[in-house]
Amino acid sequence: MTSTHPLLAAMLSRRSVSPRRLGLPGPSAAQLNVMVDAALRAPDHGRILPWRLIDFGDAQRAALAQLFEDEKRRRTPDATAQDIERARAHATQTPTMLAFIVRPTPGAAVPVHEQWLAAGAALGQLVLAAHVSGFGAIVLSGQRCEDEPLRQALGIAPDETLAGFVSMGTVIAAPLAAPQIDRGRVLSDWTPD
Ligand SMILES: Cc1cc2nc3c(=O)[nH]c(=O)nc-3n(C[C@H](O)[C@H](O)[C@H](O)COP(=O)(O)O)c2cc1C
Repeated sequence: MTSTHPLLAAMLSRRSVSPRRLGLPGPSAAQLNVMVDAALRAPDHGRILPWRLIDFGDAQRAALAQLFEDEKRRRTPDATAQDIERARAHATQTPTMLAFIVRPTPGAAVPVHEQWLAAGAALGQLVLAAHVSGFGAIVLSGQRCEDEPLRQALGIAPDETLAGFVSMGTVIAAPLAAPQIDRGRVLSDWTPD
């Protein structure tokens, strides 16, 4: 396989796209299902599935926006109208909005840190699959993910982590090209003493 392989080219060009650069159309239900299937193909020791997704459909966005607004007001009592609008927009401005939840099983044969790695791998596959499918995507967390009333409203169990929200849609304003990162920062040779 060379760097000209289409999938490899897609992997090398993937980058996150902020919600304000995403618009209609979003992925169809069938396209989104394929992305989830791609996430399910991530390496997962023991096939524990230490993650899950919540899909917020169009009819739920107003309620989600209200939850985001309420959380913002709790966290920042002097939030400006613009702050509130920004919080609400995160819930409504992209065609697809998902919550990504990590749910490791403590005491399983597979250590919890491996389950977290498996969840991260799945999240990576999900956003890569969005890119390969022609859509932009981004994962955003922020302090709202730790807000207990918000977690409860979304049905996040005490032993689960709301890792972030995945926004997806058509790229309507291209982001800057992905920066080149020196691979020497992560790759080294081993030389025995
Ligand atoms: C679980 C998770 C949560 C994230 N939360 C935020 C966030 O709240 N704010 C932010 O600016 N980037 C966040 N990021 C990073 C962006 O999604 C994105 O990866 C980063 O801006 C780098 O862009 P790139 O993916 O194009 O390299 C998060 C990434 C992950 C995996």
